[in-house]
Amino acid sequence: MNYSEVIPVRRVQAGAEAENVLDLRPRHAQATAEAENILDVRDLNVAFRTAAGTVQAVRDVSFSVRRGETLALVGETSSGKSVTCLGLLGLTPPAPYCTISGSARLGARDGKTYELVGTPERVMRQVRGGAASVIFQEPMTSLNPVHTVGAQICESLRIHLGMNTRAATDRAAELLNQVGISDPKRRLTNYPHELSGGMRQRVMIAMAIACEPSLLIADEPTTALDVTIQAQILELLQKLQSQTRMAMIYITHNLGTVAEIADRVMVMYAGRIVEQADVVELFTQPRHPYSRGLIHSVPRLHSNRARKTPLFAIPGNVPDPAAHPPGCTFGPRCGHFEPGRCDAAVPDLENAKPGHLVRCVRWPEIEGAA
Ligand SMILES: Nc1ncnc2c1ncn2[C@@H]1O[C@H](COP(=O)(O)OP(=O)(O)OP(=O)(O)O)[C@@H](O)[C@H]1O
Repeated sequence: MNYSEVIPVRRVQAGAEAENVLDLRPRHAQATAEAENILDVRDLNVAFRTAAGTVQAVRDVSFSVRRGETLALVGETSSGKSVTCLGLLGLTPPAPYCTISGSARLGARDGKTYELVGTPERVMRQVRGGAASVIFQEPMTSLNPVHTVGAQICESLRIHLGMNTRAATDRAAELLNQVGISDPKRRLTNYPHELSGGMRQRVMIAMAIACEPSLLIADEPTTALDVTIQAQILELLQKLQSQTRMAMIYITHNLGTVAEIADRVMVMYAGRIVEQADVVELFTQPRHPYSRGLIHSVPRLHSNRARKTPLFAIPGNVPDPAAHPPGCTFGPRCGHFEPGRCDAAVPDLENAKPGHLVRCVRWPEIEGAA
């Protein structure tokens, strides 16, 4: 199968009809070639203590993100994408309800380096909204409904940059202008409920970039928006990223969005990385059966309808994190499962080629057969 054909990406161009295309341009090739790592994560593990026992949500996750680069995190629900990022930002419950181990070094613009794992909350409060920012799916849950958007943006500028009220208000208006909100001075006096969903997400983005973070984490930021607004928000994030050269981690279920925005992709399953590669490489030569299944699951507008083929779905469900099967956790759902081999031990994450990691003992045979 030519995997690159199956991703319908809606690229909305001014004056042109929306079309389903796979847009896999090497967007930041120049940036990534020259850039240093902004975030280096090594052996990250996150476990929750629950009434039903320990839930090991993230297991031995290692990755890095370079300046100006977008790393997309994909995988079915419960694969550990959000917990990986919440753990990095110290937004998981405190010990003993949640334990985090490993290391994560973040480089800030002022040359400082922060270790994010095991760092006191007092320091993490400086990091969040300073060197690293996050935007979530539903801005209404992140914005405070009883304060104007101006007050909320200004608070961040005062805390992190020590600005006085007047300077913070001017900068807040500039930021709203930068994220495409017209009449920014008036909008500063609005409460969140007075803005549309798209505008609220723009306000969240303005707050997130206010202190020029070196890393922005976007956790499904367009899922709650309609498609034209989604396209505008993606475009805005790309524009801001090329202006500020921040590194970005983008969490999504939408492979069309990944094709549009990512430089590299990390596929997670049951808390582990199962594949990691450059975006073009991942879509054209996915090596893990799970990545292949995810890409195959994307509805194909033309061929599914014309050939009346049923939509493909990966059989079965993500395993209960408290009761993983032995060996490869994807084994029970995998069409290539080989007893005695796939269930013997958790496969290593190995280099299929430079920059392309895969966690499957059978990938060379599967690729040869395909
Ligand atoms: N506070 C918590 N206490 C216990 N378990 C949790 C907690 N937060 C997350 N988990 C568990 O951690 C696992 C990973 O969750 P996570 O939210 O990272 O998944 P995800 O890949 O982001 O899924 P989705 O795409 O649905 O957001 C899940 O099994 C989830 O139930």
